[in-house]
Amino acid sequence: MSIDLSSPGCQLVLTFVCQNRPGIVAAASTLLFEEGFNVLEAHQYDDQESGRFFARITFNPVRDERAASVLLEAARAAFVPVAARFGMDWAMRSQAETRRVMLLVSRFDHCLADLLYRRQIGEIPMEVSAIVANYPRSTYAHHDFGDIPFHYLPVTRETKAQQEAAIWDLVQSTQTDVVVLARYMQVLSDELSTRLAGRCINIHHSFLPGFKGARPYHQAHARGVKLIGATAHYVTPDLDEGPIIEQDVERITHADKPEDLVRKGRDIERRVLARALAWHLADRVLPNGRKTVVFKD
Ligand SMILES: Nc1nc2c(c(=O)[nH]1)N[C@@H](CN(C=O)c1ccc(C(=O)N[C@@H](CCC(=O)O)C(=O)O)cc1)CN2
Repeated sequence: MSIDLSSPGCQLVLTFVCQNRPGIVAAASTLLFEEGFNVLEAHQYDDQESGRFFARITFNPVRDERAASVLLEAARAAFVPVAARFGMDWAMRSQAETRRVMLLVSRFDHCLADLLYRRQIGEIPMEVSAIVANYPRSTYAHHDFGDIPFHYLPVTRETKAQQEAAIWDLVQSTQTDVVVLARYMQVLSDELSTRLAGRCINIHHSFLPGFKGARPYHQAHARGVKLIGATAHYVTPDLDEGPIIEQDVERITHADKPEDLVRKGRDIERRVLARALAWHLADRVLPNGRKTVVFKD
């Protein structure tokens, strides 16, 4: 039985970060060549400021009858010596392996609806492990979530610890890889945001670092800005301070009322969050201290 080597199952992605020095790319690409792999796409970045080197390489076997899982294990084993030689922080996985994503939402559902649609049409390859909301199911009555479990977890200042414990239990019990705050309007505690470090993405409805907090459009209107935007970032204990993954903006005028900013902002939020999540799931985002390196498609 011949395996279609160009099928996603045979396409592997390698990402690594290490201290920069000569020979890193040569060593990695030579190893892949010697192991019978063909490089499909390669990105690299040498951060002069930190002295760190970042890379993402996708590759598949030139000709190989082994099953995808065997292939992956063999490639990983072969890469260990190179990773050790350069002190790499690295990861290698099959591009066919879809990740499990939990979507958290509050009153506004435009980002939730957008991500579910992009999943449905296959634009963002992911499994949705659950939808979690601090508003009841009736708030989203116009949505068909299909077989995706919905969890209504109301929260007050007094019940925050128990509610967050329930969220964490769900993340574990559903084997969730990534948590998306799709306009979830509760500040996660230091404990929960630390537990989700590097795998929790928030969409903030302003062009950070401007207008932090819960009501950025009203702040923007009051300030009289001529551009509004949205920012997707990893969640950290410091509110709206996490490493930025993607941003976008749109022009507005003096004639735009706050409700016009909210309306125009919805479109920006949708596209920025979708791009950020798609890049994270494709291993195109590498953390770089308080910042990120993003190898866009
Ligand atoms: N630990 C973090 N948690 C969250 C972050 C973050 O960056 N780190 N981002 C927010 C999203 N957000 C802005 O993008 C935001 C959400 C909520 C608030 C806020 O002040 N909420 C109030 C309650 C508001 C309400 O009930 O409507 C609060 O939590 O007391 C500010 C910014 C998501 N979480």
